[in-house]
Amino acid sequence: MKVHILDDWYDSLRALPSFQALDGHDVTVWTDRAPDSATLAARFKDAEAVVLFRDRSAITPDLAAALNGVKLIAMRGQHAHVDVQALTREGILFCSKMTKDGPSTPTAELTFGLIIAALRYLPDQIASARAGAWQGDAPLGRNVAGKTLGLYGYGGIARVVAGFARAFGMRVQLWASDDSRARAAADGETVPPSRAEFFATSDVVSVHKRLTSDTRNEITRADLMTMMPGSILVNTSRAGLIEEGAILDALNSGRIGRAALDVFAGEPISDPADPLLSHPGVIPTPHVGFITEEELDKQFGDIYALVNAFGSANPVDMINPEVWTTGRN
Ligand SMILES: NC(=O)C1=CN([C@@H]2O[C@H](COP(=O)(O)OP(=O)(O)OC[C@H]3O[C@@H](n4cnc5c(N)ncnc54)[C@H](OP(=O)(O)O)[C@@H]3O)[C@@H](O)[C@H]2O)C=CC1
Ligand SMILES: O=C(O)C(=O)CO
Repeated sequence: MKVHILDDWYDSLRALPSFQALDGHDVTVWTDRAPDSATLAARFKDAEAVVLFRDRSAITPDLAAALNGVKLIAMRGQHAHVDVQALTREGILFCSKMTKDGPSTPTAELTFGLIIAALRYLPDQIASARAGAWQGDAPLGRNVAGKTLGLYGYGGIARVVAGFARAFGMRVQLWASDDSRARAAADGETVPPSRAEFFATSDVVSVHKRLTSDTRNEITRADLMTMMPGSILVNTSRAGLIEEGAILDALNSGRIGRAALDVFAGEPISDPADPLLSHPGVIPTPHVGFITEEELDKQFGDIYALVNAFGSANPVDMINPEVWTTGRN
């Protein structure tokens, strides 16, 4: 098959064992980011299968209608950028491997690394050592043990982070939807009596929700302004969960001390002067929560297997609905 892969591709993915599964296919990799629909339509004139690396290039109804030869679009993770109904109308099978079978552990590991980096001011310490100032004027770090971690959301990643936090001697509390709070309380988790108290009593707030039209801007400027002075905000979920501009305001007012962010509005950002990316109170990573050799080999191995099955069998028979989303956003 003619297979096209796009969005945020790392060339090192070719060296992973999973890539061999595509031997025998005619594979084209596009390394630019989020091209427009007209470019994509021209590009996919001959494509039969398209692999999306992550939620970047929007698949609009117009683009879906222009994808004459495409039979399969496969990806992993969130797919709010794909009009699945339009693809279905055009007879194109869309499959997304769901996050719940996915990268909870590596993303939780990065989250916890960011928590430690923020509490111990690691970027400041590294800069100080590199500048020849040795300990210099970098701020004093703070203990991880004994701090209260507030998890916002009670899904797969939040639960793994909770386990890491407890192993480090942190106290864990959480805030989430009504249903999740009830589930968490039944599981013996600490749930403060109000949202305001959650924000006001967490030394670190770490965000772990999905971004949907209902959850966009769910964390408001007022929430951040309720946080403890000098506290830490970590977001490895999606930037759109937090009101735009609120993080900068909270940092500039000293309300929060550090924001450790793996996700940004308008990412990928190539302007080093971007106000959030370049702010001294921000510890940025370029959306790499789930980017590890092992994780990508597993995730892409499944996608390539799906591409192969599509060429040889009735793919619908091999799609496990516990693992793949095929028809809804
Ligand atoms: N940085 C990275 O590289 C990665 C980031 N992520 C992101 O991390 C976040 C958390 O992921 P993960 O823990 O796996 O997510 P889950 O699927 O476990 O869901 C997390 C929370 O999102 C809410 N949620 C779940 N399903 C829905 C739905 N259908 N509609 C609306 N809200 C829903 C719930 O919130 P509540 O508890 O309040 O009910 C749930 O607890 C996501 O935004 C994900 O995209 C994931 C992997 C890698
Ligand atoms: O799976 C996700 O939600 C990710 O952030 C990776 O793109």
